[in-house]
Amino acid sequence: MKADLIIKNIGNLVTMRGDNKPRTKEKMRDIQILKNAYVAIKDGKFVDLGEGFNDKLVDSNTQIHDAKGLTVTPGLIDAHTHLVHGGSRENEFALKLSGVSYLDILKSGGGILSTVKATKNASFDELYEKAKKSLDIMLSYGTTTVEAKSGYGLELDTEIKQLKVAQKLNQDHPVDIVSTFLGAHAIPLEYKDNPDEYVDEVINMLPKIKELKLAEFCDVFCEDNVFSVEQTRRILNEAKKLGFKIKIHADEIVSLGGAELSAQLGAISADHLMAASEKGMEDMAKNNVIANILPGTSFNLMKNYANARKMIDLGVAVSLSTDYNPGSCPTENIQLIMQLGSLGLKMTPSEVLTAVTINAAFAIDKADEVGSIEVGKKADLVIFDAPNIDYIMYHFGINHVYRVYKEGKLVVEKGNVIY
Ligand SMILES: N=CN[C@@H](CCC(=O)O)C(=O)O
Ligand SMILES: [Zn+2]
Repeated sequence: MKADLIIKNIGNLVTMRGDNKPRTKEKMRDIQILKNAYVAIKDGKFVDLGEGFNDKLVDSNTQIHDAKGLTVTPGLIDAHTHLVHGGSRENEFALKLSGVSYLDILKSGGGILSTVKATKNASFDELYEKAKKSLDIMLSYGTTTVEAKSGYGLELDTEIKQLKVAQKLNQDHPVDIVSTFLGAHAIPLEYKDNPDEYVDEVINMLPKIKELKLAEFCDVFCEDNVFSVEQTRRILNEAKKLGFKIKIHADEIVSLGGAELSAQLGAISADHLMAASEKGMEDMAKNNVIANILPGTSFNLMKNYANARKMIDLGVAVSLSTDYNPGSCPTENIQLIMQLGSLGLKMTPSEVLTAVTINAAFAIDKADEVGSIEVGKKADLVIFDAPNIDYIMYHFGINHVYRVYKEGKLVVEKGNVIY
């Protein structure tokens, strides 16, 4: 067998090889770096890797690229985004700076509800073009797989429109997209006095989303004055019966018990967790729920950071994601999130890399395909213009990407998308 492409002269090859399960405790720091290494790729997958070079895989058709002694990681995975939406919310920026809270803006009909209006008013093509632009930015920062939620329709047609945009982008764009149905993202104003009726409505939407094969996951924003723990449980139990995998926006602002619920329901991940209780974290550790922490949201809402150190000590597998959305975290930049992972959450660079690769792959149930550089997985990788991994977190606020390869194809060169 001969390779289509060999990337040689890799100064540090961060492979993330290891057990086929989410990494916890010290395993989050064991990222398996090879020095002066190469990777070989055929048909979009890794077929070999190691130190030095492997002549036996080369014939006249094999391309050889030089990584110039730089640092290579698996393609980064953003396991929590609200990729597809209409409009933007800079009109709320001054309010936020003057101290008006995120939940108060939502209560007064702004926040998520104002993006719902903009998303309903946008055409399929407008949503597609806007989300595509964001995906290009994500890719230019090294993200090769994203999760994308609906949740700005709050009625069937617009939820379907959002999910179909994500589906088409998954076909057209190099970045892979995993979709999540988030019909329970806010209570529409017309259901304000009868929120349980909207819960029934979401439950009615589930079989249609399933039938159309538009989402693998179902998620709920479990929060004070949004969906209660009991409402969240009702929706997610119905979703589970239909075969959806489960995620929860849990304990973001108020400590409601979302972390505990995620453990009871066997969620794949609980996300946010800035206000999670210690008992909730222990329950997550026991039930193998991944803590998908979103430090960009803490930064942008000017709130506290989740207690990542405690979670890692308790044996919770931690992943990190952008939460890209027009309100609480308007950034596509996963490297900024990695830097906040260190500077805000006090995670080491090795833990951060685990959190945006293999653990993020488990958080979207795609660890068989992506998240590490191992034979048989998709050849998704990033060459960082950095001499070592610490440098990526240390030199913050810039794009360190030199090149990105998606399934063996060069798609970003010197930070610019070229697919
Ligand atoms: N907190 C709930 N949902 C999003 C924010 C959505 C928005 O504000 O538009 C989040 O994960 O932060
Ligand atoms: Zn979110």
